[in-house]
Amino acid sequence: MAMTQMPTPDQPLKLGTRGSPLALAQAHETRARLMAAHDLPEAAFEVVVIKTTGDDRAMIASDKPLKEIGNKGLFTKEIEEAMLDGRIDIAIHSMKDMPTVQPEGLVLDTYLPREDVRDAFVSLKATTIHDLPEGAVVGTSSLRRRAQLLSRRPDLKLVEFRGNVQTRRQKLADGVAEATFLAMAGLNRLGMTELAAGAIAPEDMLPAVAQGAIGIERRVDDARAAQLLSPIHDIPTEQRLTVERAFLATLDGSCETPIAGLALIEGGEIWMRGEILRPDGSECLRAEGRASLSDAGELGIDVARALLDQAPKGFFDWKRG
Ligand SMILES: NCc1[nH]cc(CCC(=O)O)c1CC(=O)O
Repeated sequence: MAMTQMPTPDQPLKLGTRGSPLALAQAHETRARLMAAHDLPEAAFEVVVIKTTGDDRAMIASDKPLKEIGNKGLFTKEIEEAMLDGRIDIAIHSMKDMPTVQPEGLVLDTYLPREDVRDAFVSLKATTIHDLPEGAVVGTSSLRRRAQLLSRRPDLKLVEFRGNVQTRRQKLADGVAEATFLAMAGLNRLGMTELAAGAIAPEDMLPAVAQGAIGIERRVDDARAAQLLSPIHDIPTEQRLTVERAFLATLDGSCETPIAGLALIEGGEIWMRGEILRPDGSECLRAEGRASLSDAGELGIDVARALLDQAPKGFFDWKRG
């Protein structure tokens, strides 16, 4: 195999990212891992911020649900175009936000070790969802969290809540809502763990597929990027995401579908639980399964099919066709 052309300050490897504080933290973590793995200086890696249509529209219409602004691709399209044009070499993503299929010419197969998968309960007044007073207002823009919360506390009122962690904290301080949810992974990566009143056990709130995992995308034919990324790739994270993303792809999940799924490696086996809900939380279907690590993809498909088999007629009628 040809020797890798190592990046230098003159010819750095360009890491593309969105400009939010969390996206930047994830890009800086990736750069630090690449520097350590290859014993290279910081200047060998350049972090390039790419503005996306999603960021612009979300900024203008910050009170609109994201699903009305556009689909997930809105936050990745410009980044993927920049990679195909050669303006950047690799792109750093939250795997939770990534579609299960990538554009022609790109691959998304490098994963950093997964962070905490749990959701955080964030409130200035309560310590768990059960402490919230009757009829309390909770802010979230996630259909999954909304449906899961309503399935346990149908009395609560939900309001749209978006923006970065700082904005959401301010909204709580202003009394717009009494509580909200954030991913523990995001809080940990921002050094803001103490903002969480508590982490919610997956049995109480099953996380989103791929929550807490960072993925790195590259051009299919970029041998330099492939070789540089290989030592920072985490195989257990890949095995877990293979199951969870096969599950998601089988359910054809869009951002309009309350879906949750989590895989864990136990001994030499992989276990997965999946959940789908009606948006109002009135019904929640669960399925789980276990398989050998070599059958990871099939396990995700099996758990998804078990959910589809259970779903009563009309369960998906709220889904836009
Ligand atoms: N959809 C936004 C998003 N995408 C990834 C994370 C957090 C980090 C992660 O789950 O990896 C968040 C924010 C949140 O859910 O609090």
